[in-house]
Amino acid sequence: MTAKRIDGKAFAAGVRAQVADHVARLKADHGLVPGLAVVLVGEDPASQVYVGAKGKQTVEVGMASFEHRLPAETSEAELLALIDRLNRDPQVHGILVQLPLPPHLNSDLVINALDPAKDVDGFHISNVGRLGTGQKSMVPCTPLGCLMMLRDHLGNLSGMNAVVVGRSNIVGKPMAQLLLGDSCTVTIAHSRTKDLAAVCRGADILVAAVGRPEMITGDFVKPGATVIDVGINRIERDGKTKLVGDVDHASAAEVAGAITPVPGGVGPMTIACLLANTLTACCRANGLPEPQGLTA
Ligand SMILES: Nc1nc2c(c(=O)[nH]1)N[C@@H](CN(C=O)c1ccc(C(=O)N[C@@H](CCC(=O)O)C(=O)O)cc1)CN2
Repeated sequence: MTAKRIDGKAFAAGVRAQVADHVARLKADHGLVPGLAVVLVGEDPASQVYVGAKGKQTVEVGMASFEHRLPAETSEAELLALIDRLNRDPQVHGILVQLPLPPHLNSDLVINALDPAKDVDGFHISNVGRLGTGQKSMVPCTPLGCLMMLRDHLGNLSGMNAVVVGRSNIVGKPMAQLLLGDSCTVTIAHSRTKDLAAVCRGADILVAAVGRPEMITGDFVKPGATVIDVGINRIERDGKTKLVGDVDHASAAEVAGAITPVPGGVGPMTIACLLANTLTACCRANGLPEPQGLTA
């Protein structure tokens, strides 16, 4: 079997187009412009690229972009003071602090200083608790993007066996909660799971978010399963730098029914869902109906 390719780049373009339509209507009907503030501390090269892409795509869908690039030596007090200003700014509906932060800054403290209603990353402890208890929350962008692609490809996920490999707060745990919310039978596995390959082979839906290049090979995949590869790993091969996922794409695609590529799979959906979350936050802040199909 050669798996169908789930094209995250094209899917993300569709999500951005829907967001742009809603933004245009918000402006025309209510004079509202959703605003997203992105905070970057330091000069991490990948983070700089992601923050640049976030600002560009925010403007492209008609939203207001507020970029705050701070030096690596920014103190916690300075960062918290900026967050406090953004929390109180009525033009800002969404705030994102790009991760990872430099090591002298306490990420949990910083994230929990955000107004949960503006936490478009869904990382604030209150949003984490809300998601875990099935209450309305802001949903982390990468898992939300995975869920959208799964629903689009499979329709109703109810009763399916889902295995999430990886237990991070950013992807693995919220992904498991979302799949549970769609009535999947969910297993969270990780690098220390006994006979990981056998556990994965039970999955109708296999989400790889373990952070190890090409660890999930074809023998981990149930024939016909849907495989979502969240990994973004830069490796050296044949003297060149190459971007690969957590899934060994070639062998997995021989067995799976459908699979996301890296690049061009989950990655582009992360930013598209950030824009969707900012739109949702703006609608909620103004007591307007939320856009359908763009939230969990
Ligand atoms: N505050 C946050 N920090 C981080 C998040 C996040 O969701 N919130 N996620 C990642 C980085 N990230 C967005 O911030 C991100 C990663 C990858 C992509 C993407 O489009 N990747 C492309 C490949 C791009 C490349 O060549 O590097 C792809 O997969 O096709 C977008 C956003 C960590 N930090």
